[in-house]
Amino acid sequence: MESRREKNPMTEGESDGLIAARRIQRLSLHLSPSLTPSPSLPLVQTETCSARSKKLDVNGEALPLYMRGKHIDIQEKIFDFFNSRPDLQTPIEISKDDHRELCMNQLIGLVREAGVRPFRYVADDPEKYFAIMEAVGSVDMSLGIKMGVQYSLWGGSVINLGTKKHRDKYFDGIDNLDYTGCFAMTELHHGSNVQGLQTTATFDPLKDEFVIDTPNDGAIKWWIGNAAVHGKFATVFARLILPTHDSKGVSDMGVHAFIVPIRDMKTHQTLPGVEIQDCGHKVGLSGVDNGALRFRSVRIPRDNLLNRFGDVSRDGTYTSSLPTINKRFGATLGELVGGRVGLAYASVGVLKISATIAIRYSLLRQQFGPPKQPEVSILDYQSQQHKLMPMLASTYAYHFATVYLVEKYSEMKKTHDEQLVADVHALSAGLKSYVTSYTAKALSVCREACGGHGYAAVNRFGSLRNDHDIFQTFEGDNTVLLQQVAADLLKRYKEKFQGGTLTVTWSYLRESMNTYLSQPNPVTARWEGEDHLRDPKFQLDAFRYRTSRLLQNVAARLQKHSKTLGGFGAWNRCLNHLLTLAESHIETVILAKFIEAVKNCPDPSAKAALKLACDLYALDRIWKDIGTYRNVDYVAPNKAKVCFLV
Ligand SMILES: Cc1cc2nc3c(=O)[nH]c(=O)nc-3n(C[C@H](O)[C@H](O)[C@H](O)COP(=O)(O)OP(=O)(O)OC[C@H]3O[C@@H](n4cnc5c(N)ncnc54)[C@H](O)[C@@H]3O)c2cc1C
Repeated sequence: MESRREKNPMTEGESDGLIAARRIQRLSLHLSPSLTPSPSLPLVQTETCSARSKKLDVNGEALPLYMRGKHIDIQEKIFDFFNSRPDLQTPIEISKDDHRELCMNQLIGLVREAGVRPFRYVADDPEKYFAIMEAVGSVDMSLGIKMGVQYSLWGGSVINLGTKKHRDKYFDGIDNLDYTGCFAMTELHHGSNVQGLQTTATFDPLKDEFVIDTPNDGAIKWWIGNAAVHGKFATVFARLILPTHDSKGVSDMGVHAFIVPIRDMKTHQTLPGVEIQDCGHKVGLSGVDNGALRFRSVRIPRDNLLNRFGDVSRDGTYTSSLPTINKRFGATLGELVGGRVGLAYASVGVLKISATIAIRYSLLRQQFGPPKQPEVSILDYQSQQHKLMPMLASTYAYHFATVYLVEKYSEMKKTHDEQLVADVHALSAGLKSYVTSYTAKALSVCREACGGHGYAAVNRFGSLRNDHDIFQTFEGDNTVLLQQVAADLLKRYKEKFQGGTLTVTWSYLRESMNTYLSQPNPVTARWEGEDHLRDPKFQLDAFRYRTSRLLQNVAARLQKHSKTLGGFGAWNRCLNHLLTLAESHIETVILAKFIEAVKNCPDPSAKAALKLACDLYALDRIWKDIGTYRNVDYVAPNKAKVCFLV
């Protein structure tokens, strides 16, 4: 799907059919060099590296079917709709204001004309919702994010943090876009530290209303998507303030969520007491209207408290099934992980697009060659392969890992199982941060791998890079989220020694901790046969060993430092170690899911192709961290060398 309308200098002058045929032929030659190229296609046939690799005849239908599974139809419907509507495709040159309008019209077109209703799947079929998001994001990432704000953040907060009365009142309007809305959590002074929010919602028992206030400039809601132009409502996160029963003081019940109308339903004018400013030009996502919100004694009915985890009765009494502010806060944030799951999934979508563009171009582009012979494809250069092939393998790896995350998330929404909630929370934090950081770097590698033509706006790396960059920050800053993964691992590690149980994703720790406690085996450390290196058991053991070692060491360091520095200081002293631990754990989960996906693939040729990609992912990761493995003699020098060569 090419939504950016402009001629592509990489392929100018060629028909789409010819370009496609050339690509397929070149790809086939790389896989099976015995094929002769068609004389009608201008193709140079010096395939230096491919000639020495093993050839696979991959079933071109079975592999995509296995990857995209049951959601191909809805994704194709979305692509067909936008392909049939050039007026809804985003041009290269577009002003901020026009892009915002276009983005709203794209969303309206999707919902009201194409009849795709994402909100219906947010709660009941999240797998389908995320497939829609991936497809929509590939049309224009601004549209993907606009859709996410409307349905996952604004809509998701209403149905997940509210109760039946909220669902009954708001569902249809959110679904059909009559009730456009925002998710107003972040403030100027507090983004990551949500518990530090300062906006207040004070209960007025005389009028049975909450009064929403922005107490100072630092409490202005900032960066709020859909606020600058289109939103009619906002879910506002504010401290719930209740008068004490003797009416002499107040109690701060912590952060809660409230539905606050911000614009008139008919005139679209800003409502009294609400001030809205535009956050202005951004580095990317210019189709999303981010704004700032200030509240001056804005009154809302008591019913507008999203009261699933805490409620206020007519006389001002607070009730909750959860005993503490921290537990209520945890439950509230726990319900919002859907946004994070969506970002991880969408980020893999961006990686798929950019890796595909870079690899296809590298097959076609020719530079230099042996004397008096045709120039070679740039993908034949070892350096180009090292840039792009581990990336391709990682793309497959992250695809299967995020599919797994979405499955677990869907299961969690159905069962509300407590352990699963904790699992999904940590897994979504880890995968969101790991994958979005990887994709952000990969986008630069892809641009560079395509040379000067990679810099042409029409070839998309610029917009993809700018639009995607913020994925590393919103829905939780990556560095902050990785710490949550590390904290979760440490908690489970402690529980393990107290005889607690480990949930599925973490159960490997039990076994590998025991392995870790014994020294690495000096014999297997030297094994370098291909069968051994490609054995999933060796690969997974290596990943698990590294995570267990990091966990054991950082736990000991934290204990030591906390005696002198206190908990906060000790954590900060070990911060980089903790981040490495979290990444190592996430890589372990990713590899385990990839191995499982290879095993379950029904088509033999697709399975063989995936196995190659899986081996490349595993060995590349081991090689990248070879210092760690060498330091403890887990891998002997001869084996380290072979890991690199394989
Ligand atoms: C385009 C865009 C759209 C957005 N949309 C919305 C929206 O619709 N609704 C909404 O509520 N919010 C939205 N946000 C806000 C976004 O969620 C926050 O920017 C994000 O949560 C990070 O908070 P912050 O900006 O305050 O960063 P900070 O928390 O100030 O982080 C700054 C730096 O400090 C580091 N840091 C912070 N704490 C720690 C720590 N404990 N340990 C180590 N390092 C740390 C971070 O790693 C980061 O590098 C949006 C932001 C943008 C840019």
